[in-house]
Amino acid sequence: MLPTARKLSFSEVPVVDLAPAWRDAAGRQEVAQAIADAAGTVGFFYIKNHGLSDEDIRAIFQTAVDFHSLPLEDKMAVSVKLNNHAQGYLYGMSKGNDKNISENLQEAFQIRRPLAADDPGLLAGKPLHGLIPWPPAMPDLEPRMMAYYEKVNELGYWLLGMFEQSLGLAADTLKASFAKDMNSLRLLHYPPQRPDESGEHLGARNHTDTNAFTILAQDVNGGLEVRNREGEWVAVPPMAGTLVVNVGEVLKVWTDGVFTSAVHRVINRSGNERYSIPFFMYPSYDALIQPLIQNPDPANIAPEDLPTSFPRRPFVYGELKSRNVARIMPQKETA
Ligand SMILES: O=C(O)CCC(=O)C(=O)O
Ligand SMILES: [Fe+2]
Repeated sequence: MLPTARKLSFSEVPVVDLAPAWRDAAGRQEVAQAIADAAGTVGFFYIKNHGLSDEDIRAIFQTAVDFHSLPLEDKMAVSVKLNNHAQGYLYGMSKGNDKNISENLQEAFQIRRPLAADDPGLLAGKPLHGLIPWPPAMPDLEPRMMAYYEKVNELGYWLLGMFEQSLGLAADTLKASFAKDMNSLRLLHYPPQRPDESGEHLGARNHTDTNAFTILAQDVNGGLEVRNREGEWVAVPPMAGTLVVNVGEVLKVWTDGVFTSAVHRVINRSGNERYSIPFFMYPSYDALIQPLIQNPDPANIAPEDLPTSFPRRPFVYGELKSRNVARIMPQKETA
């Protein structure tokens, strides 16, 4: 049988209304405090009044449906297996070189911030640097995806400023690590799972996100679950008019574990095809990531034993990130 999750009311994953923050300085401080509370206790929260329109979100879901409806051979023509920078089509039932994890059922089309043709990292063949393999079979994928990317990227930078304020850091302290960000957008598709499956393969296996934070749009089908500190799986059901924000490993390290990079997974029990659109705030390859504050309560830290866990000591972001990508995602085999 597939594992089950305790069904809890929306209030279990807090909702942060961003409206006061757009209004004035006092409203901004109130929202920053609500974000700190949510990031410190749950690591996941819904945001409402986030500024993206219903039409923006409807359009990107349609783009995801249109891409994933292409014939498999058209998707495989831009497979992540054809490059070593984890961009393009991530086929279903895939994983990287980690022997201890199971394949994910999800399939995706994934990109990072486009690089200029004369980008030095690109020309030098730096890890995680490559041109996006846009599929010839869908010429309008690039404009449709980039239209959403630009809007959600702007929201991402605005939220980064809110995280700075929530930690009492000077403006642009965290932003300095994003001078050449590797922000990323994925169009995800999850086939339905039958209740009598063993659960060896999930839509998305237990993981934490290896970025600063994620902004997720999910459809009406549900399936995202977050593990709380008691080890129970708590559903993060779809809620109209909201996006989901979750803390990743980088914010965990910056805060020495005060903010929780919560373990989560996806099991699509809905009987329907599920789509979701996560946007990831990834620092620059060369950013030095290290704790910026000291955790006053070091015993109160979520488990850090996953292939996606990052250590709470200084590291060059891209070096750990590229190793992590090789563990979790297939890439071109090099001799
Ligand atoms: O599809 C979802 O709801 C979550 C996706 C996710 O966790 C991820 O891509 O890191
Ligand atoms: Fe995730």
